[in-house]
Amino acid sequence: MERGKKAAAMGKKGFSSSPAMPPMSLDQFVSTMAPLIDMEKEAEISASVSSGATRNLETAQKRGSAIFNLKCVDAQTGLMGKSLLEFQSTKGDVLPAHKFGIHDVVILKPNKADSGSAGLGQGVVYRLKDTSITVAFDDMPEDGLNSSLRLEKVANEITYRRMKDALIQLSKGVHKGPASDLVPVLFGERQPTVAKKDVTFTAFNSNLDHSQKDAVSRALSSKNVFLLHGPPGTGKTTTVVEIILQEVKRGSKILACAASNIAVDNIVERLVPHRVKLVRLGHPARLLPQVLDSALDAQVLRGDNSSLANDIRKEMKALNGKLLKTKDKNTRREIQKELRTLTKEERKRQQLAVMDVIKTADVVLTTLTGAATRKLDSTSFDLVIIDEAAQALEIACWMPLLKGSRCILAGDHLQLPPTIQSVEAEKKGLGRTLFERLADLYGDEVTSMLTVQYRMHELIMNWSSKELYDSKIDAHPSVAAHALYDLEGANKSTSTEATLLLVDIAGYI
Ligand SMILES: Nc1ncnc2c1ncn2[C@@H]1O[C@H](COP(=O)(O)OP(=O)(O)OP(=O)(O)O)[C@@H](O)[C@H]1O
Repeated sequence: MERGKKAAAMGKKGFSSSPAMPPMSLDQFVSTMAPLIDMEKEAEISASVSSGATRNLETAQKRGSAIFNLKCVDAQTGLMGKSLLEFQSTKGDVLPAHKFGIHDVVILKPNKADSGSAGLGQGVVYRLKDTSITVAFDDMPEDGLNSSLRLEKVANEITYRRMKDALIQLSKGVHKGPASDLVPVLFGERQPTVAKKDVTFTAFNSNLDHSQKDAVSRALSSKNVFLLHGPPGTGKTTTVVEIILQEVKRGSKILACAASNIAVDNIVERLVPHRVKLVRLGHPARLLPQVLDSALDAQVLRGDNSSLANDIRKEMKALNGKLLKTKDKNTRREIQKELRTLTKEERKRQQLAVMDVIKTADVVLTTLTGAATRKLDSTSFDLVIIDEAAQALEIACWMPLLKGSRCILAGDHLQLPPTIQSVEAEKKGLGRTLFERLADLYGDEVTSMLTVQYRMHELIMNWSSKELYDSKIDAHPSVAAHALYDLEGANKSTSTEATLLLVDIAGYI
C-alpha cells in the first residue's frame, strides 16, 4: 500500500511510482547490490536456525523456527520417488506455535541433538495442518525415526548464492552468451528496438480486449524488451499466456518465470489445454498437484534414458548382492570395477534423460531462482518472460535474463513491492525493481498498460484508477455493476447492497 500512497502523493505521474532516478549503469548496479544481498541474507539467517547466527535452540523454538518433540507417524513414497514423512507432536494434539510454511527447507534431527549437529535428512515442507507437518525428503532417513525428533527451519542460502553468481556474471561484463545484446539495453547503453512492420496475429483467446490485443502485438514486435503493465484484474496473466502461445507458434524457445511457485503454476495450468510442449522445473513438493504431470521429474521418468538408468540400477543391486557373498579378491575387484562403470553410466543416462526433456520443450517454466539450476547451464532461450516482475528483486530477475536475448516483464509496480527482510537493504535500494527501473528509463516506448478490469465493481475501481492509473481503467460490463447479492445463495440486504463502505477507523487502532 506504501506504493499507492507514494504515487498518489506524487500527483499521478503515469506509470512511475517514484521520483525519476538517474539511469543506473551496470557497474553501479553491481557495486550497489553486492552488499545489499549480503545484508538481506544475514537478515534471513538470523530469522532461522541451523546455519549462522542463531545457534540457541531455545530462542529458535520461541521464534517458531524449530519444532521440538515430534514423532514420525507415517512414511510413504510418493511425488516421483520422494519420501513423505508425517510428524506429530509427542505432547498433544496441536503442534506448538511455529513459523514453518509450505515449501520451507527444513532439517530433521534427533530431539536432543546439539544445535550444530548434522541432521538425519533435509527436506521440503509439503503439507501443514494444525496437528501435523509432512516433509518430502529425497531419500528416506536411514535411522533414528523411532526416537523423539525435531525440525529446524533452514535459511535458504541457495537463493543468495545464485543471486551472487548472477551478479558475478554481470560484473564480468556480458559480452558473450545469450544475453550479450540484451544487457546494454537494460542498462540504458543501447536503445530498445522494435520490428519495422506492425505484427498482426490471430488470437488463440478470442475474448481478448483491445488493450490486451494491442499489448500482445507490441510484445511480438519488441526486439529486446517489453513491459506489460497490468493493474489489478486486467488480465495480465491472460495476456502473458497469449504472448507465449504466439511465440511458440513463431518457433521461439521460451523461458517463463515468476518469483513465486504459485504464479508459475498458474501459467502452466493455462498453457496445458493448448497442448504446448512444456516442462515445469522445480521440487515436486512445491508444485500444485494439478501441474505435477508437467514436472521435469515426471517427464524424465517417462523417457527411454530413464528406463535404461532403471535397468542399470537393477543390475547394480544384483552385483552388490554378489559382492557381499564373494570372498575371492580377484572376483571382488572385477565386480567393483564393473560397479564403478555402471555408476557412471547410470549418472550419464539420468543427465541425458533430463537434457532430452529440456531440449524438446518449447516452454520451460520455473521460478526465478529455479532458472539458475545447473540443468539449464547449456540452454539458451529466444525469449524470457517474467510474470509478477514488479514483486521480484531485480537481481533475482537476472538469473533467467542471462539466458535469453529478449525479455518481456509483466507486473504492476504500483501494487505491493517485493518483500524484503532487511530494513537497511530496503532503504539502500534493494527493493527497486527492474520493472520500475525500466519504466523510468524508457516509459511508453516499451510499455503497454492493460485498461479493462474484470474483477471489481466500478465504484471500487474508481479510486485506484484515478489515483494511480490516470483514470485510464474501465470496468468490463460483466463486473461494472455486480454486487454481493448477485452471488449465488446471497440475499439482498443492506449489507449486500452496499458496494463500497468507507469506515473511519481513527481512534480504533
Ligand atoms: N478479455 C477477457 N475477457 C473476459 N475475461 C477476462 C479477460 N481477460 C481476463 N479476464 C478474466 O479476468 C480475471 C483476471 O485475469 P488474470 O488472472 O489474467 O489477471 P491478472 O491481471 O493477472 O490478475 P491479478 O490482478 O491477480 O494479477 C480472470 O478471471 C480472467 O479470466
